Amino acid sequence: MAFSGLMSVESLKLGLLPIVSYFIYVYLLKPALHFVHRAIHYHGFPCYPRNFIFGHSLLFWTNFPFPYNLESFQRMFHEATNKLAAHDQDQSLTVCWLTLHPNVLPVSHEAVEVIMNKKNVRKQFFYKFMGLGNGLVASEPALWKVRRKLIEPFFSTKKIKGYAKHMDQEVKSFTQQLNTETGKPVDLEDQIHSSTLNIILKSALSIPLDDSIEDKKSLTELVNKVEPNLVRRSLNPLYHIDWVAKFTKFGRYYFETLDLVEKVLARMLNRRKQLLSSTSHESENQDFVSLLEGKVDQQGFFDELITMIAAGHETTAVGLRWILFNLGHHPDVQERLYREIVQFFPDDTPVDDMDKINQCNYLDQCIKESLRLNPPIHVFARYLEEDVVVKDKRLLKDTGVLVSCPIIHHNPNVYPDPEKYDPDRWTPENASKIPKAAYIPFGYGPRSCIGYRYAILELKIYTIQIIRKFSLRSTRKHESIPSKFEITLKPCLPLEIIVTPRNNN
Ligand code: HEM
Repeated sequence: MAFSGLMSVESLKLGLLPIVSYFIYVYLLKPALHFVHRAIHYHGFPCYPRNFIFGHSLLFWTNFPFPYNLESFQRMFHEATNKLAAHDQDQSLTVCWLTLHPNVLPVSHEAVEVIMNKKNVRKQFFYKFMGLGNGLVASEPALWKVRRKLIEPFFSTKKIKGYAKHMDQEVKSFTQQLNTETGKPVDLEDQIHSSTLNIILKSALSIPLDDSIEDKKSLTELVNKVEPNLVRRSLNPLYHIDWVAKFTKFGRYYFETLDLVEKVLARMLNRRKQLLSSTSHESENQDFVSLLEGKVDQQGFFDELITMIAAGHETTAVGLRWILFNLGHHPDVQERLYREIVQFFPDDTPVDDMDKINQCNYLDQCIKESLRLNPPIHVFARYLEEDVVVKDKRLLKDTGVLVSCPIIHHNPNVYPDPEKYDPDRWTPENASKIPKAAYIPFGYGPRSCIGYRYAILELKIYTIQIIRKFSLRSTRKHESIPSKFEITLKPCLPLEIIVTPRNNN
Protein backbone atom coordinates (compact mmCIF):
# COMPACT_ATOMS: atom_id res chain seq x y z
CA MET A 1 0.00 0.00 0.00
CA ALA A 2 2.75 2.38 1.19
CA PHE A 3 4.78 1.39 -1.84
CA SER A 4 1.93 2.09 -4.23
CA GLY A 5 1.26 5.47 -2.46
CA LEU A 6 4.90 6.34 -2.95
CA MET A 7 4.63 5.29 -6.58
CA SER A 8 1.68 7.56 -7.23
CA VAL A 9 3.45 10.58 -5.64
CA GLU A 10 6.52 9.78 -7.70
CA SER A 11 4.53 9.33 -10.89
CA LEU A 12 2.60 12.50 -10.12
CA LYS A 13 5.89 14.32 -9.79
CA LEU A 14 7.16 12.77 -12.99
CA GLY A 15 3.95 13.66 -14.78
CA LEU A 16 3.96 17.21 -13.49
CA LEU A 17 7.58 17.86 -14.29
CA PRO A 18 7.17 18.20 -18.07
CA ILE A 19 4.04 20.33 -17.62
CA VAL A 20 5.72 22.69 -15.16
CA SER A 21 8.84 22.82 -17.33
CA TYR A 22 6.71 23.61 -20.34
CA PHE A 23 5.03 26.54 -18.57
CA ILE A 24 8.33 27.82 -17.23
CA TYR A 25 9.79 27.66 -20.71
CA VAL A 26 6.84 29.25 -22.50
CA TYR A 27 5.95 31.95 -19.99
CA LEU A 28 9.29 32.78 -18.38
CA LEU A 29 12.34 31.47 -20.15
CA LYS A 30 11.30 32.08 -23.76
CA PRO A 31 10.16 35.68 -23.20
CA ALA A 32 13.28 36.33 -21.12
CA LEU A 33 15.52 34.93 -23.87
CA HIS A 34 13.64 36.95 -26.46
CA PHE A 35 14.02 40.03 -24.34
CA VAL A 36 17.76 39.56 -23.85
CA HIS A 37 18.28 38.68 -27.51
CA ARG A 38 16.52 41.87 -28.64
CA ALA A 39 18.28 44.04 -26.08
CA ILE A 40 21.66 42.75 -27.29
CA HIS A 41 20.72 42.99 -30.97
CA TYR A 42 19.61 46.63 -30.80
CA HIS A 43 22.35 47.69 -28.42
CA GLY A 44 24.62 49.03 -31.20
CA PHE A 45 21.84 50.73 -33.19
CA PRO A 46 21.85 54.52 -33.58
CA CYS A 47 20.06 56.18 -30.73
CA TYR A 48 19.95 59.29 -28.60
CA PRO A 49 21.96 58.92 -25.35
CA ARG A 50 19.94 56.92 -22.87
CA ASN A 51 19.82 55.82 -19.27
CA PHE A 52 20.88 52.17 -19.00
CA ILE A 53 17.79 51.09 -17.03
CA PHE A 54 15.11 53.61 -17.93
CA GLY A 55 16.15 54.02 -21.57
CA HIS A 56 14.54 57.12 -23.06
CA SER A 57 11.53 56.98 -20.73
CA LEU A 58 12.91 59.95 -18.80
CA LEU A 59 12.65 62.08 -21.95
CA PHE A 60 8.94 61.35 -22.14
CA TRP A 61 8.05 61.87 -18.54
CA THR A 62 10.60 63.30 -16.19
CA ASN A 63 9.39 61.70 -12.98
CA PHE A 64 9.28 58.15 -14.43
CA PRO A 65 8.69 55.58 -12.92
CA PHE A 66 6.99 57.33 -10.03
CA PRO A 67 3.41 58.56 -10.36
CA TYR A 68 3.50 60.47 -13.56
CA ASN A 69 1.75 63.60 -14.57
CA LEU A 70 -0.34 62.63 -17.58
CA GLU A 71 -0.54 66.15 -18.92
CA SER A 72 3.21 66.67 -18.88
CA PHE A 73 3.69 63.35 -20.65
CA GLN A 74 1.14 64.32 -23.30
CA ARG A 75 2.91 67.61 -23.89
CA MET A 76 6.40 66.14 -23.93
CA PHE A 77 5.75 63.27 -26.30
CA HIS A 78 6.41 65.15 -29.55
CA GLU A 79 9.40 66.98 -28.17
CA ALA A 80 10.92 63.68 -27.07
CA THR A 81 10.34 61.88 -30.38
CA ASN A 82 11.76 64.88 -32.24
CA LYS A 83 14.87 64.76 -30.08
CA LEU A 84 15.28 61.06 -30.78
CA ALA A 85 14.78 61.52 -34.52
CA ALA A 86 17.02 64.56 -34.85
CA HIS A 87 19.95 62.88 -33.11
CA ASP A 88 21.35 61.22 -36.19
CA GLN A 89 19.55 62.41 -39.27
CA ASP A 90 21.64 60.41 -41.71
CA GLN A 91 20.19 57.23 -40.34
CA SER A 92 16.91 55.83 -41.64
CA LEU A 93 15.79 54.88 -38.21
CA THR A 94 16.52 55.27 -34.56
CA VAL A 95 15.77 53.13 -31.54
CA CYS A 96 13.56 54.41 -28.80
CA TRP A 97 14.26 52.48 -25.58
CA LEU A 98 11.25 52.33 -23.30
CA THR A 99 13.10 51.08 -20.24
CA LEU A 100 14.89 47.98 -21.58
CA HIS A 101 12.44 47.49 -24.47
CA PRO A 102 13.67 48.65 -27.87
CA ASN A 103 11.11 50.24 -30.22
CA VAL A 104 12.14 51.16 -33.73
CA LEU A 105 11.29 54.70 -34.86
CA PRO A 106 11.62 55.16 -38.62
CA VAL A 107 13.03 58.56 -39.52
CA SER A 108 13.05 58.34 -43.31
CA HIS A 109 10.36 57.50 -45.84
CA GLU A 110 12.55 54.62 -47.09
CA ALA A 111 12.30 53.02 -43.67
CA VAL A 112 8.52 53.53 -43.56
CA GLU A 113 8.20 51.86 -46.94
CA VAL A 114 10.10 48.76 -45.84
CA ILE A 115 8.59 48.48 -42.38
CA MET A 116 4.93 49.10 -43.19
CA ASN A 117 4.90 46.36 -45.82
CA LYS A 118 2.17 43.87 -46.63
CA LYS A 119 3.02 41.45 -43.85
CA ASN A 120 3.34 43.87 -40.96
CA VAL A 121 -0.28 44.35 -40.04
CA ARG A 122 -0.13 43.39 -36.33
CA LYS A 123 -0.89 46.35 -34.05
CA GLN A 124 0.89 47.02 -30.75
CA PHE A 125 -0.79 46.04 -27.48
CA PHE A 126 -2.08 49.52 -26.57
CA TYR A 127 -4.60 49.59 -29.44
CA LYS A 128 -6.59 47.22 -27.21
CA PHE A 129 -7.11 50.07 -24.74
CA MET A 130 -8.76 52.41 -27.24
CA GLY A 131 -12.20 51.18 -26.28
CA LEU A 132 -12.80 49.95 -29.83
CA GLY A 133 -12.76 46.24 -28.89
CA ASN A 134 -11.84 44.08 -31.86
CA GLY A 135 -13.03 46.62 -34.41
CA LEU A 136 -11.04 47.22 -37.58
CA VAL A 137 -8.57 49.66 -36.04
CA ALA A 138 -7.43 47.32 -33.27
CA SER A 139 -8.14 43.76 -34.47
CA GLU A 140 -5.62 40.94 -34.82
CA PRO A 141 -4.49 40.18 -38.39
CA ALA A 142 -6.72 37.11 -39.05
CA LEU A 143 -9.94 38.81 -37.98
CA TRP A 144 -8.89 42.12 -39.57
CA LYS A 145 -8.52 40.51 -43.02
CA VAL A 146 -12.08 39.18 -43.01
CA ARG A 147 -13.63 42.35 -41.60
CA ARG A 148 -11.75 44.72 -43.89
CA LYS A 149 -13.19 42.85 -46.88
CA LEU A 150 -16.65 42.96 -45.37
CA ILE A 151 -16.51 46.70 -44.68
CA GLU A 152 -14.92 47.87 -47.93
CA PRO A 153 -18.23 48.21 -49.85
CA PHE A 154 -19.26 50.96 -47.40
CA PHE A 155 -16.53 53.07 -49.01
CA SER A 156 -17.09 52.20 -52.68
CA THR A 157 -16.90 55.16 -55.09
CA LYS A 158 -20.65 54.99 -55.70
CA LYS A 159 -21.44 55.04 -51.97
CA ILE A 160 -19.07 57.92 -51.30
CA LYS A 161 -20.63 59.99 -54.07
CA GLY A 162 -23.97 59.36 -52.37
CA TYR A 163 -22.73 60.63 -48.96
CA ALA A 164 -21.93 64.05 -50.46
CA LYS A 165 -25.58 65.07 -50.30
CA HIS A 166 -26.03 64.80 -46.54
CA MET A 167 -22.51 66.08 -45.90
CA ASP A 168 -23.48 69.21 -47.85
CA GLN A 169 -26.77 69.58 -45.94
CA GLU A 170 -25.04 69.26 -42.58
CA VAL A 171 -22.26 71.70 -43.49
CA LYS A 172 -24.80 74.21 -44.76
CA SER A 173 -26.61 74.23 -41.44
CA PHE A 174 -23.23 74.35 -39.64
CA THR A 175 -22.29 77.55 -41.48
CA GLN A 176 -25.73 79.04 -40.84
CA GLN A 177 -25.26 78.53 -37.12
CA LEU A 178 -21.83 80.13 -36.91
CA ASN A 179 -22.10 83.08 -34.61
CA THR A 180 -20.00 85.82 -36.13
CA GLU A 181 -21.61 88.74 -34.37
CA THR A 182 -19.11 89.16 -31.56
CA GLY A 183 -16.07 89.55 -33.85
CA LYS A 184 -14.06 87.82 -31.10
CA PRO A 185 -11.66 84.91 -31.65
CA VAL A 186 -13.37 81.54 -31.19
CA ASP A 187 -12.27 77.94 -31.18
CA LEU A 188 -14.91 76.00 -33.12
CA GLU A 189 -13.97 72.69 -31.47
CA ASP A 190 -17.39 71.75 -30.04
CA GLN A 191 -19.42 72.83 -33.08
CA ILE A 192 -17.10 71.01 -35.47
CA HIS A 193 -17.07 67.79 -33.44
CA SER A 194 -20.83 67.60 -33.16
CA SER A 195 -21.22 68.42 -36.85
CA THR A 196 -18.82 65.68 -38.05
CA LEU A 197 -20.55 63.27 -35.65
CA ASN A 198 -23.88 64.11 -37.29
CA ILE A 199 -22.45 63.22 -40.67
CA ILE A 200 -21.06 59.83 -39.71
CA LEU A 201 -24.23 58.92 -37.78
CA LYS A 202 -26.27 59.67 -40.87
CA SER A 203 -24.00 57.56 -43.12
CA ALA A 204 -23.55 54.69 -40.69
CA LEU A 205 -26.91 54.48 -38.88
CA SER A 206 -29.28 56.53 -41.07
CA ILE A 207 -29.89 58.81 -38.06
CA PRO A 208 -31.29 62.08 -39.48
CA LEU A 209 -28.98 65.06 -39.18
CA ASP A 210 -31.28 66.86 -36.72
CA ASP A 211 -32.27 63.85 -34.61
CA SER A 212 -31.45 62.40 -31.11
CA ILE A 213 -29.75 65.55 -29.96
CA GLU A 214 -29.12 64.39 -26.37
CA ASP A 215 -27.48 61.09 -27.28
CA LYS A 216 -25.28 62.74 -29.85
CA LYS A 217 -24.06 65.19 -27.25
CA SER A 218 -23.31 62.51 -24.69
CA LEU A 219 -21.46 60.45 -27.30
CA THR A 220 -19.16 63.37 -28.09
CA GLU A 221 -18.50 63.89 -24.38
CA LEU A 222 -17.78 60.20 -23.82
CA VAL A 223 -15.35 60.00 -26.75
CA ASN A 224 -13.54 63.01 -25.27
CA LYS A 225 -13.22 61.16 -21.96
CA VAL A 226 -11.94 57.94 -23.53
CA GLU A 227 -9.02 59.55 -25.37
CA PRO A 228 -6.77 60.59 -22.45
CA ASN A 229 -7.70 57.37 -20.65
CA LEU A 230 -6.16 55.32 -23.43
CA VAL A 231 -2.82 57.01 -22.79
CA ARG A 232 -3.16 56.66 -19.03
CA ARG A 233 -3.94 52.96 -19.32
CA SER A 234 -1.09 52.28 -21.74
CA LEU A 235 1.44 53.95 -19.46
CA ASN A 236 0.66 51.93 -16.37
CA PRO A 237 1.20 48.15 -16.52
CA LEU A 238 -1.10 47.80 -13.51
CA TYR A 239 -4.00 48.81 -15.72
CA HIS A 240 -3.13 46.47 -18.58
CA ILE A 241 -5.00 43.44 -17.19
CA ASP A 242 -8.76 44.05 -17.16
CA TRP A 243 -9.56 42.36 -13.85
CA VAL A 244 -6.67 44.04 -12.05
CA ALA A 245 -7.60 47.44 -13.49
CA LYS A 246 -11.17 46.99 -12.27
CA PHE A 247 -9.91 47.00 -8.67
CA THR A 248 -8.65 50.54 -9.12
CA LYS A 249 -10.62 53.78 -9.18
CA PHE A 250 -9.27 54.64 -12.61
CA GLY A 251 -10.09 51.17 -13.98
CA ARG A 252 -13.68 51.35 -12.77
CA TYR A 253 -14.09 54.80 -14.31
CA TYR A 254 -12.53 53.61 -17.59
CA PHE A 255 -14.83 50.58 -17.91
CA GLU A 256 -17.90 52.54 -16.80
CA THR A 257 -17.21 55.06 -19.58
CA LEU A 258 -17.00 52.25 -22.15
CA ASP A 259 -20.27 50.75 -20.83
CA LEU A 260 -21.94 54.13 -21.23
CA VAL A 261 -20.75 54.34 -24.83
CA GLU A 262 -22.37 50.95 -25.51
CA LYS A 263 -25.61 52.09 -23.89
CA VAL A 264 -25.76 55.28 -25.95
CA LEU A 265 -25.10 53.25 -29.07
CA ALA A 266 -27.82 50.75 -28.18
CA ARG A 267 -30.29 53.63 -27.84
CA MET A 268 -29.22 54.99 -31.21
CA LEU A 269 -29.77 51.58 -32.80
CA ASN A 270 -33.27 51.49 -31.32
CA ARG A 271 -33.92 54.93 -32.70
CA ARG A 272 -32.78 53.76 -36.14
CA LYS A 273 -35.16 50.80 -35.92
CA GLN A 274 -38.04 53.07 -34.96
CA LEU A 275 -37.30 55.46 -37.81
CA LEU A 276 -36.94 52.75 -40.42
CA SER A 277 -40.18 51.08 -39.37
CA SER A 278 -42.14 54.32 -39.52
CA THR A 279 -43.72 54.94 -42.90
CA SER A 280 -42.61 58.55 -43.00
CA HIS A 281 -38.89 57.73 -42.89
CA GLU A 282 -37.31 56.61 -46.12
CA SER A 283 -35.06 53.60 -45.76
CA GLU A 284 -31.41 54.41 -46.32
CA ASN A 285 -29.75 52.58 -49.18
CA GLN A 286 -27.53 50.14 -47.22
CA ASP A 287 -26.06 52.01 -44.30
CA PHE A 288 -23.18 50.58 -42.25
CA VAL A 289 -25.52 48.75 -39.88
CA SER A 290 -27.29 46.90 -42.67
CA LEU A 291 -23.95 45.99 -44.18
CA LEU A 292 -22.94 44.21 -40.96
CA GLU A 293 -26.29 42.77 -39.90
CA GLY A 294 -26.32 38.98 -39.86
CA LYS A 295 -22.66 38.79 -40.88
CA VAL A 296 -20.93 39.35 -37.52
CA ASP A 297 -21.81 38.40 -33.94
CA GLN A 298 -23.28 40.91 -31.47
CA GLN A 299 -19.93 41.95 -29.96
CA GLY A 300 -18.28 42.26 -33.37
CA PHE A 301 -21.19 44.38 -34.50
CA PHE A 302 -20.74 46.83 -31.60
CA ASP A 303 -16.97 46.91 -32.01
CA GLU A 304 -17.14 47.75 -35.71
CA LEU A 305 -19.88 50.29 -35.21
CA ILE A 306 -18.12 52.21 -32.45
CA THR A 307 -14.87 52.01 -34.43
CA MET A 308 -16.52 53.52 -37.49
CA ILE A 309 -18.19 56.28 -35.48
CA ALA A 310 -15.11 57.19 -33.43
CA ALA A 311 -12.59 56.91 -36.29
CA GLY A 312 -15.03 58.54 -38.69
CA HIS A 313 -15.71 61.82 -36.89
CA GLU A 314 -12.95 62.62 -34.43
CA THR A 315 -10.13 62.57 -36.98
CA THR A 316 -12.04 64.66 -39.50
CA ALA A 317 -12.97 67.20 -36.83
CA VAL A 318 -9.36 67.63 -35.70
CA GLY A 319 -8.20 67.82 -39.33
CA LEU A 320 -10.76 70.50 -40.13
CA ARG A 321 -9.83 72.61 -37.10
CA TRP A 322 -6.21 72.67 -38.26
CA ILE A 323 -7.19 73.40 -41.88
CA LEU A 324 -9.20 76.46 -40.84
CA PHE A 325 -6.48 77.57 -38.47
CA ASN A 326 -3.78 77.28 -41.15
CA LEU A 327 -5.91 79.14 -43.67
CA GLY A 328 -6.57 81.78 -41.03
CA HIS A 329 -2.84 82.51 -40.95
CA HIS A 330 -2.53 82.92 -44.72
CA PRO A 331 -4.88 85.54 -46.18
CA ASP A 332 -3.13 85.25 -49.57
CA VAL A 333 -3.79 81.49 -49.73
CA GLN A 334 -7.36 82.07 -48.57
CA GLU A 335 -7.99 84.64 -51.29
CA ARG A 336 -6.65 82.38 -54.03
CA LEU A 337 -8.72 79.51 -52.66
CA TYR A 338 -11.84 81.69 -52.49
CA ARG A 339 -11.45 82.65 -56.15
CA GLU A 340 -11.18 79.00 -57.18
CA ILE A 341 -14.18 77.99 -55.07
CA VAL A 342 -16.60 80.63 -56.39
CA GLN A 343 -15.63 79.69 -59.90
CA PHE A 344 -16.98 76.16 -59.35
CA PHE A 345 -19.54 76.83 -56.62
CA PRO A 346 -20.87 80.40 -56.86
CA ASP A 347 -23.38 81.81 -54.34
CA ASP A 348 -25.38 79.06 -52.70
CA THR A 349 -24.82 76.30 -55.27
CA PRO A 350 -25.02 72.91 -53.53
CA VAL A 351 -21.62 71.37 -52.87
CA ASP A 352 -22.55 67.74 -53.47
CA ASP A 353 -21.04 66.84 -56.81
CA MET A 354 -17.87 64.87 -56.11
CA ASP A 355 -16.54 65.18 -59.66
CA LYS A 356 -16.87 68.94 -59.58
CA ILE A 357 -15.37 69.13 -56.09
CA ASN A 358 -12.38 67.15 -57.32
CA GLN A 359 -11.72 69.74 -60.00
CA CYS A 360 -10.78 72.27 -57.31
CA ASN A 361 -7.04 71.63 -57.45
CA TYR A 362 -5.92 74.40 -55.16
CA LEU A 363 -8.41 73.25 -52.54
CA ASP A 364 -6.81 69.83 -52.70
CA GLN A 365 -3.36 71.37 -52.23
CA CYS A 366 -4.47 73.44 -49.22
CA ILE A 367 -5.98 70.42 -47.47
CA LYS A 368 -3.05 68.15 -48.28
CA GLU A 369 -0.63 70.68 -46.86
CA SER A 370 -2.58 71.09 -43.63
CA LEU A 371 -2.71 67.31 -43.15
CA ARG A 372 1.05 67.26 -43.65
CA LEU A 373 1.77 70.01 -41.16
CA ASN A 374 -0.79 68.85 -38.58
CA PRO A 375 -1.67 65.21 -39.20
CA PRO A 376 -4.72 64.32 -37.07
CA ILE A 377 -3.41 60.80 -36.36
CA HIS A 378 0.19 61.34 -35.44
CA VAL A 379 1.44 57.95 -34.31
CA PHE A 380 0.76 54.41 -35.40
CA ALA A 381 2.39 51.27 -34.17
CA ARG A 382 3.04 47.71 -35.26
CA TYR A 383 4.93 44.56 -34.32
CA LEU A 384 7.10 43.15 -37.08
CA GLU A 385 5.78 39.81 -38.34
CA GLU A 386 9.14 38.92 -39.91
CA ASP A 387 12.72 40.18 -39.97
CA VAL A 388 13.18 43.16 -42.27
CA VAL A 389 16.31 44.95 -43.44
CA VAL A 390 16.42 48.74 -43.55
CA LYS A 391 19.56 50.01 -45.24
CA ASP A 392 22.05 47.56 -43.77
CA LYS A 393 20.25 47.04 -40.48
CA ARG A 394 18.29 43.91 -39.67
CA LEU A 395 15.16 44.45 -37.58
CA LEU A 396 13.94 41.38 -35.77
CA LYS A 397 10.53 39.74 -35.93
CA ASP A 398 8.27 40.83 -33.03
CA THR A 399 10.05 44.15 -32.56
CA GLY A 400 7.73 47.05 -31.77
CA VAL A 401 7.64 49.86 -34.33
CA LEU A 402 6.38 53.39 -33.69
CA VAL A 403 5.76 55.53 -36.77
CA SER A 404 5.50 59.22 -36.03
CA CYS A 405 3.73 61.15 -38.77
CA PRO A 406 5.12 64.56 -37.71
CA ILE A 407 8.69 63.22 -37.95
CA ILE A 408 8.16 61.85 -41.46
CA HIS A 409 6.20 64.96 -42.52
CA HIS A 410 8.87 67.36 -41.26
CA ASN A 411 11.85 65.79 -42.95
CA PRO A 412 13.70 68.80 -44.46
CA ASN A 413 15.18 66.60 -47.21
CA VAL A 414 11.70 66.07 -48.59
CA TYR A 415 9.96 69.23 -47.39
CA PRO A 416 12.30 72.26 -47.40
CA ASP A 417 11.34 74.70 -44.63
CA PRO A 418 9.06 72.03 -43.15
CA GLU A 419 7.34 74.27 -40.57
CA LYS A 420 5.96 76.51 -43.30
CA TYR A 421 2.37 76.05 -44.51
CA ASP A 422 2.88 76.06 -48.26
CA PRO A 423 0.15 74.53 -50.47
CA ASP A 424 2.39 74.97 -53.51
CA ARG A 425 4.37 71.95 -52.40
CA TRP A 426 1.47 70.04 -53.90
CA THR A 427 1.30 71.47 -57.43
CA PRO A 428 1.35 68.47 -59.81
CA GLU A 429 4.98 69.17 -60.68
CA ASN A 430 6.19 69.44 -57.07
CA ALA A 431 4.02 66.60 -55.80
CA SER A 432 5.50 64.18 -58.31
CA LYS A 433 8.85 64.54 -56.52
CA ILE A 434 7.47 63.60 -53.09
CA PRO A 435 7.86 59.88 -52.37
CA LYS A 436 4.67 58.05 -51.43
CA ALA A 437 5.89 56.96 -48.02
CA ALA A 438 6.89 60.54 -47.14
CA TYR A 439 3.23 61.57 -46.91
CA ILE A 440 1.30 59.38 -44.50
CA PRO A 441 -1.60 61.24 -42.81
CA PHE A 442 -3.79 58.22 -43.58
CA GLY A 443 -1.15 55.67 -42.66
CA TYR A 444 0.74 53.45 -45.06
CA GLY A 445 0.35 49.90 -46.32
CA PRO A 446 -2.56 47.49 -46.05
CA ARG A 447 -3.79 48.88 -42.73
CA SER A 448 -4.00 52.43 -43.92
CA CYS A 449 -7.21 54.38 -43.46
CA ILE A 450 -10.23 52.70 -45.02
CA GLY A 451 -12.19 55.96 -44.84
CA TYR A 452 -9.69 58.34 -46.42
CA ARG A 453 -11.77 59.20 -49.50
CA TYR A 454 -14.79 59.77 -47.29
CA ALA A 455 -12.69 62.03 -45.05
CA ILE A 456 -11.21 64.04 -47.90
CA LEU A 457 -14.62 64.61 -49.46
CA GLU A 458 -16.01 65.78 -46.13
CA LEU A 459 -13.07 68.11 -45.48
CA LYS A 460 -13.47 69.60 -48.94
CA ILE A 461 -17.18 70.25 -48.53
CA TYR A 462 -16.59 72.00 -45.17
CA THR A 463 -13.76 74.09 -46.58
CA ILE A 464 -15.70 75.14 -49.67
CA GLN A 465 -18.80 76.12 -47.72
CA ILE A 466 -16.86 77.99 -45.05
CA ILE A 467 -14.42 79.85 -47.29
CA ARG A 468 -17.04 80.98 -49.77
CA LYS A 469 -19.06 82.58 -46.94
CA PHE A 470 -16.45 83.72 -44.43
CA SER A 471 -12.95 85.02 -44.18
CA LEU A 472 -10.82 83.66 -41.35
CA ARG A 473 -8.09 85.20 -39.27
CA SER A 474 -6.16 83.13 -36.73
CA THR A 475 -5.06 85.00 -33.67
CA ARG A 476 -2.52 82.65 -32.08
CA LYS A 477 0.89 81.93 -33.55
CA HIS A 478 1.05 78.43 -34.99
CA GLU A 479 4.45 77.72 -33.45
CA SER A 480 3.25 78.74 -29.99
CA ILE A 481 0.78 75.86 -29.83
CA PRO A 482 2.22 72.65 -28.42
CA SER A 483 0.54 69.43 -29.46
CA LYS A 484 -0.86 66.92 -27.06
CA PHE A 485 -0.45 63.15 -27.27
CA GLU A 486 -3.89 61.61 -27.55
CA ILE A 487 -5.31 59.33 -30.22
CA THR A 488 -5.62 62.42 -32.37
CA LEU A 489 -3.17 65.31 -32.46
CA LYS A 490 -4.93 67.77 -30.22
CA PRO A 491 -3.59 71.28 -29.67
CA CYS A 492 -2.83 72.14 -26.03
CA LEU A 493 -4.29 75.62 -26.55
CA PRO A 494 -7.48 76.71 -28.33
CA LEU A 495 -7.15 77.18 -32.11
CA GLU A 496 -8.70 80.62 -32.10
CA ILE A 497 -10.03 82.19 -35.27
CA ILE A 498 -11.96 85.38 -36.01
CA VAL A 499 -14.71 84.45 -38.45
CA THR A 500 -16.05 87.34 -40.55
CA PRO A 501 -18.84 87.07 -43.14
CA ARG A 502 -17.66 88.05 -46.62
CA ASN A 503 -19.10 91.34 -47.84
CA ASN A 504 -20.74 89.92 -50.89
CA ASN A 505 -22.96 87.53 -48.86
C1 HEM B 1 -8.82 63.32 -41.73
C2 HEM B 1 -9.40 62.22 -41.36
C3 HEM B 1 -8.73 60.92 -41.10
C4 HEM B 1 -7.42 60.64 -40.85
C5 HEM B 1 -6.26 61.61 -40.77
C6 HEM B 1 -7.31 59.22 -40.65
C7 HEM B 1 -6.12 58.56 -40.39
C8 HEM B 1 -6.01 57.20 -40.23
C9 HEM B 1 -4.77 56.50 -40.03
C10 HEM B 1 -3.40 57.14 -39.91
C11 HEM B 1 -5.06 55.18 -39.93
C12 HEM B 1 -4.05 54.05 -39.71
C13 HEM B 1 -3.89 53.81 -38.23
C14 HEM B 1 -2.86 52.75 -37.93
O1 HEM B 1 -2.07 52.39 -38.79
O2 HEM B 1 -2.83 52.30 -36.80
C15 HEM B 1 -6.49 55.04 -40.06
C16 HEM B 1 -7.16 53.84 -40.00
C17 HEM B 1 -8.53 53.75 -40.04
N1 HEM B 1 -9.42 54.76 -40.28
FE1 HEM B 1 -8.99 56.68 -40.66
N2 HEM B 1 -8.54 58.66 -40.78
C18 HEM B 1 -9.44 59.65 -41.07
C19 HEM B 1 -10.78 59.51 -41.31
C20 HEM B 1 -11.47 58.35 -41.23
C21 HEM B 1 -12.87 58.20 -41.51
C22 HEM B 1 -13.78 59.32 -41.97
C23 HEM B 1 -13.19 56.90 -41.26
C24 HEM B 1 -14.50 56.20 -41.38
C25 HEM B 1 -15.63 56.72 -41.78
C26 HEM B 1 -11.97 56.22 -40.84
C27 HEM B 1 -11.88 54.91 -40.45
C28 HEM B 1 -10.69 54.25 -40.23
C29 HEM B 1 -10.62 52.83 -39.93
C30 HEM B 1 -11.79 51.89 -39.74
C31 HEM B 1 -9.26 52.52 -39.82
C32 HEM B 1 -8.63 51.16 -39.55
C33 HEM B 1 -8.27 50.55 -40.89
C34 HEM B 1 -7.65 49.17 -40.81
O3 HEM B 1 -6.92 48.86 -39.85
O4 HEM B 1 -7.90 48.40 -41.73
N3 HEM B 1 -10.96 57.14 -40.84
N4 HEM B 1 -7.03 56.28 -40.25
